Amino acid sequence: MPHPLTPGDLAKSIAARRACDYVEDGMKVGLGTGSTAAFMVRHLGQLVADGLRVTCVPTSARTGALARSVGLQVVTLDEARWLDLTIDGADEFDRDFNLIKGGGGALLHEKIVAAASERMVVIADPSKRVETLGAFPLPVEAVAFGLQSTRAAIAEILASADVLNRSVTLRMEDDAPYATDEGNRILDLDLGRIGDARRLSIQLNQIPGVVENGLFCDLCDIVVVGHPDGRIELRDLANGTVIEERAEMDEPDNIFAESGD
Ligand SMILES: O=C(CO)[C@H](O)[C@H](O)COP(=O)(O)O
Repeated sequence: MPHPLTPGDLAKSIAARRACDYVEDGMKVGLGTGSTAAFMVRHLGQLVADGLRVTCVPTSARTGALARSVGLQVVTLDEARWLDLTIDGADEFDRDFNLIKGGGGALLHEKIVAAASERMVVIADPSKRVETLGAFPLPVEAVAFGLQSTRAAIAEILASADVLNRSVTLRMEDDAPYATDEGNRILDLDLGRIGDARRLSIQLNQIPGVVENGLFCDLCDIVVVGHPDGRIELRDLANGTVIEERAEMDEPDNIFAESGD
């Protein structure tokens, strides 16, 4: 049943639709995970129904199922080998386009897909913009084997890291530890503020039990921010430009949605 979008979802939908303008006929496109990315997947489905040809690599089983349901051609990253573009959401982005991702638990595949892409476009509502990363808990994907040792090693790194808080929580779902698409665990690090994201990312990834962390440094090229009043900001890291536009507010998808993610 179509329902009116909340202001937050309207902002996400506006950013998602505008980001699809970067998709050209014949492109290989990485599809992100999360509620903002779901708006993008649905819109891409409409564009494909209107004749656009794209090959898509989803970053999660959830996004893959949605992509197939809206008629997108889905292949694995190994089949695609490289991608022209990835469009994904984020939990936070800073002025240098460093990101925290993984709120939806898909950070590992999201980072692999982003790294295999010529360009990464992040779609966001204004609440995702921060001065300094870290208010959102940093997700760290870790193997289940030896998880307590991995936690202890993370705590040791945090003890001397430039952060405000140092609590580590095992992510749960339905009273059981959350399992990623790779069957791993997620540890959420409440840090408050991350002084040196690049350094922390390297340190965390040196722990044997850590598979990947949700700090995305030097991966994002463009940020598209949608606002509930229809404003759109296009921020391009390469040339430092910020372009402001207005969305067509009478577009049905900018007012109604079937559902979020
Ligand atoms: O990293 C992610 C999933 O792993 C998402 O992109 C991030 O959590 C943002 O999600 P949403 O668009 O629902 O706010």
